Amino acid sequence: MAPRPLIAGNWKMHMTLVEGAKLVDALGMALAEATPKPACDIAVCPPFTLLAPLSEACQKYGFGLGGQDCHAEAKGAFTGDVAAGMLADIGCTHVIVGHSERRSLHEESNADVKAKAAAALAARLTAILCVGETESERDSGKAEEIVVAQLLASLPDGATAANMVVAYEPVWAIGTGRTPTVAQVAAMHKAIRAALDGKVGDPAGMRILYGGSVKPGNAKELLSVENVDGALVGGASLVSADFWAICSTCA
Ligand SMILES: O=C(CO)COP(=O)(O)O
Repeated sequence: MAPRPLIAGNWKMHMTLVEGAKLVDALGMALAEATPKPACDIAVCPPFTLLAPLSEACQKYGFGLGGQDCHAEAKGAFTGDVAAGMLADIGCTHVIVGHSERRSLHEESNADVKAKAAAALAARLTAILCVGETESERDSGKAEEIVVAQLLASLPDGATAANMVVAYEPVWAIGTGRTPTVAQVAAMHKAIRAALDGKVGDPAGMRILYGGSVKPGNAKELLSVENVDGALVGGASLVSADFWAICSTCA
């Protein structure tokens, strides 16, 4: 049986406290009024500053709450960093690790991502482990090989369907309005699923999200692809009606 989808919003470096609270409340109201309820789990990943203040509302509405990054160490002299345990302490359920913006702008290696994912698991958070190819890698015709290698090098020990989610985000599709074809998404998710076999607990049950320019207009098509078990949504997660419309495509 396919896993229950997860629709997660990555707010990136957006939203004030007032805006974020309004957005979560709007989603909570939409969920309360919906009949039937969308057949998916919903999570939001606001910036660090909003995690604690939004924690209670997310819990009330049954939304997951995720950080966008964490440090690999549990504590120490790491000015500006936040430990996975600190996220768990204020009510987070998830943390994104290895987002391409962290990999490129902060030069995070697969080894760094693996250590962060391991820290997330140790803190009993669900790690949302991101992988994806660049445009030139896609053009090389080796996208699947490259993404699978990235995944295997970033995979922490002890990952299972219960504590980890993979997010496939082609770098060239992020914030560009461009998406891979259904055939490209299907081939990549199939390759990721195959690569998980023997490497994680319950590989068939591990959710593999698609991310990169997911919008209300293309969500249904992308989410209906085999082995696509949800979405990691950037820009469209900042507008409650759009994010809700994406969640609502899960019937
Ligand atoms: O990076 C993303 C989610 O993590 C995708 O961003 P967009 O949905 O804005 O393309």
